[in-house]
Amino acid sequence: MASRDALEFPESDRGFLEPQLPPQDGSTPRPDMPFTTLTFATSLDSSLAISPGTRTVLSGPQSKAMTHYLRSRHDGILIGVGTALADDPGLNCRLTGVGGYGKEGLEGQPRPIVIDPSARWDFSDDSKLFQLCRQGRGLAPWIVTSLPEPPAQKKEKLEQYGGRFLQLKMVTLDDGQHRIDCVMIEGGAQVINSLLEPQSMSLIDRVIVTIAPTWLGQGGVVVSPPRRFDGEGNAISAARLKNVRWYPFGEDVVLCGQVRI
Ligand SMILES: NC(=O)C1=CN([C@@H]2O[C@H](COP(=O)(O)OP(=O)(O)OC[C@H]3O[C@@H](n4cnc5c(N)ncnc54)[C@H](O)[C@@H]3O)[C@@H](O)[C@H]2O)C=CC1
Ligand SMILES: Nc1nc(O)c(N)c(N[C@@H]2O[C@H](COP(=O)(O)O)[C@@H](O)[C@H]2O)n1
Repeated sequence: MASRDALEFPESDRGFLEPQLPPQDGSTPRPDMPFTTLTFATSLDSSLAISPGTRTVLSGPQSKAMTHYLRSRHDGILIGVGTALADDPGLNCRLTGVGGYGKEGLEGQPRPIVIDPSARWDFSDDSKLFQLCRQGRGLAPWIVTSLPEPPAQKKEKLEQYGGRFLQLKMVTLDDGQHRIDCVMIEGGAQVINSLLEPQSMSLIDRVIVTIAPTWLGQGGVVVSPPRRFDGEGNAISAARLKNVRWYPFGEDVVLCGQVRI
């Protein structure tokens, strides 16, 4: 039986997204690299959240359901530790019909991946992610850290739930059993801004942004990559999309495109 908090994303709304999604045969555009989707919800003034350290609802019900459909079509969801600390997120897929939401097992549930170079995230059994694991509604996270020896207690807790620490830059396991072919990067701002820098933007295969009809005002957590300059020192745009498509979803609009390299 589907649970009360399950979301619906109608079949009729799925077609437009298909050309933007990772191929279902597991093929990837670059060898040994996952298909990468950068996706987030923003205000009209480019804020992800109303102030640092807070969680802000921007997506309406339809675009939220779209995000959960995207989650069902990716193997992993990546966030920075700032987002883990601010949001205590679930990072599972709550669409009717995926594992834990009307279906046995965890099929369709993405692997949460948290970039936490110095193991700052002080997770516990009460963290939303681990509650969902206990309820059979989500996978335990992989935490990417640069520490050679992550704190023993955190490691034990994480492994108790089936999660693990990965050394920085390791997103594919040696045994190949937990290969990630496609990853959905949700944020936050530091992660997105760094990916939109010239040296990283070629790693992004698709950008899917939900734009909510609101201005959050000054002091928000802003997506705005570092300034770029041409050879004569004139400011130029930091990044631009090509092959752009727009789709209205309730009061929100969803923008899909590819970064112009
Ligand atoms: N509206 C939306 O769709 C979303 C909103 N958010 C919001 O964003 C805010 C969090 O954003 P931020 O504070 O910017 O934190 P963040 O989630 O970007 O995490 C920042 C941390 O991640 C690590 N990190 C980031 N980029 C890295 C890189 N290139 N290499 C290695 N490590 C890196 C660093 O440890 C850094 O301190 C929260 O308020 C959250 O609610 C987060 C995700 C989506
Ligand atoms: N698509 C979208 N719309 C919003 O309005 C948001 N605030 C976010 N935030 C992202 O979703 C994570 C929360 O996920 P759960 O609902 O807890 O599963 C949050 O951490 C951000 O990554 N996204």
